[in-house]
Amino acid sequence: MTARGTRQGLDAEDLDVEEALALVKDGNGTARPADGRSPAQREGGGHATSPSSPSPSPSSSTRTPETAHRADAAEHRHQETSWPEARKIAARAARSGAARLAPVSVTLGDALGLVLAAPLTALTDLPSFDTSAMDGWAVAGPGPWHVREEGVLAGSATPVSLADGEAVRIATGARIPPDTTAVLRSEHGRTDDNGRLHPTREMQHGQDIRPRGQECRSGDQLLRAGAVVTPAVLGLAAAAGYDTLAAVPRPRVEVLVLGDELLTEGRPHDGLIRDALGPMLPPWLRAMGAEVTAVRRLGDDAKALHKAITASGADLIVTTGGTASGPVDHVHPTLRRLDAELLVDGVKVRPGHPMLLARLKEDQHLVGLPGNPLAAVSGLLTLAEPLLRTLAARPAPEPYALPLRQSAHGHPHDTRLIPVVLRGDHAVPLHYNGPAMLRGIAAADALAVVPPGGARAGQEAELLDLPWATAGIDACFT
Ligand SMILES: Nc1nc2c(c(=O)[nH]1)N[C@H]1C(S)=C(S)[C@@H](COP(=O)(O)OP(=O)(O)OC[C@H]3O[C@@H](n4cnc5c(N)ncnc54)[C@H](O)[C@@H]3O)O[C@H]1N2
Ligand code: MOO
Repeated sequence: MTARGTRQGLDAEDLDVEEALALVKDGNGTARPADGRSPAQREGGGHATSPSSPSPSPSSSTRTPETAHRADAAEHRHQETSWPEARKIAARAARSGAARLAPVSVTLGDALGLVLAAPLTALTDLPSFDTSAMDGWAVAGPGPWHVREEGVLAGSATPVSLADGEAVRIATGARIPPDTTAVLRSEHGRTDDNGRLHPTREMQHGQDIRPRGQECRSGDQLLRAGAVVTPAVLGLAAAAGYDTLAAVPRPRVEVLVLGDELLTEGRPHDGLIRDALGPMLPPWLRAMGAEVTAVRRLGDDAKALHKAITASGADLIVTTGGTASGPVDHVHPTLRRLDAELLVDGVKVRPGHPMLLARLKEDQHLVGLPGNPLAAVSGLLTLAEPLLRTLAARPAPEPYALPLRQSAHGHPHDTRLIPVVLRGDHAVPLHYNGPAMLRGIAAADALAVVPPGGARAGQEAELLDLPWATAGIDACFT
């Protein structure tokens, strides 16, 4: 953890002022490591591959502590990836051949939310037999009809064929007797004193009969590969004869929560705080289509982190905290030790700019989320979401934008993500959107993407939906 922790009491505007002042002082807006050196320089040895080559530093003879600060900060800023590019890199990382997940066969009960790995092809005609669309009588020829005494055809009863002038009671969904010409609804028939059935309105040939194969023939493609399995898809698959589906499995994610200061119960005390990310991330990751295989609390222990990463068989490891350059921020040095390839090392986004994405193996990635809780949300949506979505073969959501009800302060150089509620056709920015705060996001419907420089009232801002805001809490946490 770092010693930077006094911002919690400030609201969004205070933060912007504070940040702007820091930028003026600093000259480039980069949060500087405590010792003024970039993480790459501080940690030395066994280097993880950096996403872009750093610009040359001033030579040691001209390098005063102050110029070194500026040069290193500028250098690290230079390496930071733009927010849109970071999302693209994360999606691309999951597209490489080795990262792709092999399709699995899953029961219908386990398939909700997965993506079909093969087209859904009808295993039967639907309906699979001629069936009555209404409760009434199956009739043959024009009325009046003699009604057979055999009771009501319902369920799977095997019907006997009708002779011209005959009718039989029938229930919705029952098999139509051979030679039936129409179904007369119960409310459209009248029985006379001789027990003969008369239609009370004109009938069409074939009326209220659902012919076999009306919806599909066996072998017809009902849905393409890549379709998301919704409750409706489960129903269709069952109707079409499926017990299991070929689907892309959920990517397996392991969450490693770092920080010695974290409590798992009770109230904060003695400089210790509650772990907010352990409870928040697993259901959020599940809502993004992942299977969370483990949540481990490792403290600030570099050895434990190294061991947990090397022992993990997950497709994606998500770490929380330890991404910055404090004395106990172990993520960068551990990635270097593992010879991981840093695909993204810092993103031009607030909050959350120290977030990172590394490739550990051809088929295993690591997303390092910053420890500040809203910064972690930002990292989750910027890096983990595109990666998991692509691994799970889910389609990208249609981008959408709404005008902002009030102006939103921007960062001079970075994108800002701000919790908003959606009211009518506007997005209303929420307070309590500082990096260490969850109060805004907990009340939010979406995050607004505010471009560098900010957005005026009425200006459209791209919105990132929160999975529960539109789908309802039960629908998305499958
Ligand atoms: N010298 C620098 N210091 C910091 C920089 C920087 O660039 N140079 N960046 C700042 C920014 S921005 C962020 S964001 C944080 C990111 O820090 P870390 O990822 O290293 O996270 P920690 O230092 O471990 O923790 C930061 C903060 O968050 C609290 N935290 C951590 N884990 C949890 C959790 N599971 N639940 C609730 N709160 C958590 C932790 O106690 C700290 O208060 O670094 C800045 N510093
Ligand atoms: O500003 Mo950090 O990026 O607090 O999240």
